[in-house]
Amino acid sequence: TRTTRPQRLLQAVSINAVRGDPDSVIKAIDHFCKHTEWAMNVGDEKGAILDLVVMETCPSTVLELGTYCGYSTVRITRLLPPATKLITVEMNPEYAHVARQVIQHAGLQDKVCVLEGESADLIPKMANMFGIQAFDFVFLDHWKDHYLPDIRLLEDCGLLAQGSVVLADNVVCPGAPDYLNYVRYNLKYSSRFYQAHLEYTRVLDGLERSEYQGD
Ligand SMILES: O=c1[nH]cnc2c(O)cc(-c3ccc(F)cc3)c(-c3ccc(F)cc3)c12
Ligand SMILES: [Mg+2]
Repeated sequence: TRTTRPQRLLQAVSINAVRGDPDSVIKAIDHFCKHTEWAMNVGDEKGAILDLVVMETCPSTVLELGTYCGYSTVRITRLLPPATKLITVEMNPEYAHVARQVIQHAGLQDKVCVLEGESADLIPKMANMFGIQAFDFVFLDHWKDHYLPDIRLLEDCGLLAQGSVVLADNVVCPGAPDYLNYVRYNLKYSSRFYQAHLEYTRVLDGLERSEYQGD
């Protein structure tokens, strides 16, 4: 049977990236998506903005919703100091399986926990599962219709603290209007937009950075 797109992306990583070198994994995926087959990774342009926001946040605890093939997982985790942990949630088992192999190829498996399941089911269990209070940094990159319910669930579970940064992908394409309305006009957040383009295209897109102001 034919391979899937994530399997073809993983093969490009295993052939072209140096084991244990996260930057070569990132470059191999971007090259594959630019020259062979488009895939919904955050990509190099928005990825550079993601890098900057992660570096200025210096997070100790990180949550990513939407792993896909692990591209942004590798981008974020390569910037984290040794003691930090990144939890990434993926509802599609096949994507999760590919992501674990991409993350392992980058040599970052000891800093990442890939959780399979629905974010709405897993978020309420995280405090107990990992013994954490709040997330310093959250990257929303799963399904646009889940952005708003999931950020409200994170609030309700006490998983956001003053200064927590939530960065959302695709707020223009395909767009998350209800989410944008919430974080931009709710005093609990200080929000700003980063104009960019849909990964590997000239289509307009962008990231929204929203900092939780505390309860
Ligand atoms: O779903 C996404 N999750 C996380 N990031 C995504 C992303 O960065 C890009 C896209 C995207 C795909 C095709 C297109 F023409 C425009 C945008 C999607 C997406 C949107 C609707 C879909 F039906 C399936 C995929 C996602
Ligand atoms: Mg995305």
